[in-house]
Amino acid sequence: MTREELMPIRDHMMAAIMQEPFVQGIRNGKISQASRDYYVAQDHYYVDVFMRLLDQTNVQLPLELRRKEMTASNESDAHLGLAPSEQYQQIAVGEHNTSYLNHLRATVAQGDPLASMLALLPCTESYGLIAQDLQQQGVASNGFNVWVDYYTNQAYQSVIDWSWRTVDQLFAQKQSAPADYASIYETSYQHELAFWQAANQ
Ligand SMILES: Cc1ncc(CN)c(N)n1
Repeated sequence: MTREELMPIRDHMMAAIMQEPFVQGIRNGKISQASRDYYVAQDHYYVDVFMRLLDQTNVQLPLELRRKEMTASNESDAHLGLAPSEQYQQIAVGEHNTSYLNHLRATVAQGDPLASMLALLPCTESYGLIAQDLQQQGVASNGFNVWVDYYTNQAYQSVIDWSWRTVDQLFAQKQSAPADYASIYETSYQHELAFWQAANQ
């Protein structure tokens, strides 16, 4: 398998994600306070677990492919850009969130670094693509541009580049293909879409 075989999945899922009202709302400034509170509550929890899974994945990689400064990323700045109210701290973790994280946990627990990387990739990659697309469309200076700036930033984009380079190398080293890598990657993308859908409160 190669990266190119996954691109149709990515393109199809990204087209759906870009239509989501919350995503378009980041561009045009039209997202209710309740939706922003709900999204930030879910994402605050999600990012915390995700970063731990990324650390575990990094350790599964051969030494020469590991990333050194893994914990440098902090998405609270992006969250603050969406101006949540204090209410967000009272919001419980949603089922869509638990279900996404369970998919990631179960995949990383298999201990196959390629499967782990492909489960985590839609998370990192889709936000980079969303932010680049919104920037090209032109984001109103509504404060939400801070969110776009965070994910178009070189520091964030470099994690995406590293992820794909690593996946390319792991594919090249693989003799056989025991796991259904395309479906692991696609399932994460479906959870990404569900995450945006759930944010419409
Ligand atoms: C659900 C989700 N997916 C992706 C990202 C970007 N790291 C995020 N913050 N939250």
